[in-house]
Amino acid sequence: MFTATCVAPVNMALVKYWGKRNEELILPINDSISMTLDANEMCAKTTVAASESFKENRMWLNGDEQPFQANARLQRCLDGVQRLALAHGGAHRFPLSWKVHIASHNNFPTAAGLASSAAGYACLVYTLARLYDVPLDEQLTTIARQGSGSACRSLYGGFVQWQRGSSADGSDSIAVQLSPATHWPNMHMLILVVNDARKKTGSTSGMQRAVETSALIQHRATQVVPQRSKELKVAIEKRDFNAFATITMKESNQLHAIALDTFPPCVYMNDVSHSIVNFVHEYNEEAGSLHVAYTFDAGPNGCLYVLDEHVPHLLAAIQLAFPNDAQQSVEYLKGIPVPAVAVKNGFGENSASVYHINARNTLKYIIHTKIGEGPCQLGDEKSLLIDGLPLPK
Ligand SMILES: Nc1ncnc2c1ncn2[C@@H]1O[C@H](COP(=O)(O)OP(=O)(O)OP(=O)(O)O)[C@@H](O)[C@H]1O
Ligand SMILES: C[C@@](O)(CCOP(=O)(O)OP(=O)(O)O)CC(=O)O
Repeated sequence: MFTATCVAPVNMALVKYWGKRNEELILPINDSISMTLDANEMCAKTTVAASESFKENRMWLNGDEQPFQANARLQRCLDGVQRLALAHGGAHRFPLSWKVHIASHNNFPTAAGLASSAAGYACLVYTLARLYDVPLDEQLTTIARQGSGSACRSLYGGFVQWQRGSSADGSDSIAVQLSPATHWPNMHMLILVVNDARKKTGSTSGMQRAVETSALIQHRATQVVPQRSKELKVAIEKRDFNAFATITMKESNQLHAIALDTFPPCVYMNDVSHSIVNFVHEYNEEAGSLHVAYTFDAGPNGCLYVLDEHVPHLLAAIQLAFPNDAQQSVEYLKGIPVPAVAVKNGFGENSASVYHINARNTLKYIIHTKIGEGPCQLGDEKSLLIDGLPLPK
């Protein structure tokens, strides 16, 4: 039996991917740019084993077996990496016809609007590549893209661009690293997980409906995104947080404007999300410059970009504006520990407005994380499979 075990990170988009020009190959209508988050806080971990004795391909996600054959995206990732293995000379340790068993585990909630599909498919494709000795290059990103579009960006650390490409077969729709995590190492994120029981419209169907019905989406793809991508790349290059934050917040707002322009509309943000937006704008105003930027994906959770040095003050302000009965517990503030600071009157005596939102218990928990590296391989002792079967839950 041959095995490989790897971890892969989540990424959070700054310039958003929203809309496909080819549903099957997952080809986007515009470029997107993201920041990869540290896998120490949030990651997918995947083991793939190949053996002559396996009768069929099988997959377990968080301990539960998933239908393999019925999952076209899973199948396409396996086929894609095997095709690359063949193209790389075929000098393999074992025949490609051997079946595989795959076990994967996310250390954060799956399918809860926290980009588990991005980390999950990036991890799957990266682990398959290690097993079949396929190098990490742009071709591999075209395979991850076919698991979930945003997954191609999780194959690299730091800041990453997914170039839309123009060829019909998708061969030039690839992810490239813009700069490594070390370029802007004090870039941190607070993820405000919002209490929300409602079932969302998934990204896949939401963006499909947007392409079919939104009168604004093509204008966004052809006129707005190219300019913003160019400006964001300069902001990242210069570590210009002010420009970075402005573009990021406008991008988030435009994604949700397109979602509302979809017919019937897709409503992803809720009242708490909108309070987070108001909070950030008021907080920045009091700070006198942009200290924090929000972005929202296809759900109500607020992701706040903030430099490391501003995290303690920002968190204290959040605790005042969105107080929570559980806020002293480790279950409430997950991830990198934050030193406590006292914030009573914001940035000045007359600046208490931000802290009067007073939306008690509207956040479920907060994750503090930061910019991080791409996927990596672990030793066999970290395997999620024993004799080809998943570890007990
Ligand atoms: N570790 C993993 N390995 C393989 N597939 C995964 C993994 N984690 C998630 N997935 C796939 O992604 C699906 C969840 O994707 P979905 O888009 O619904 O949620 P999400 O990515 O967590 O949220 P969002 O896209 O809104 O940020 C799962 O049902 C599963 O098919
Ligand atoms: C709002 C987004 O997070 C949309 C992500 O969409 P997915 O990558 O989940 O969609 P599929 O390609 O259909 O799997 C924005 C982004 O990550 O760029």
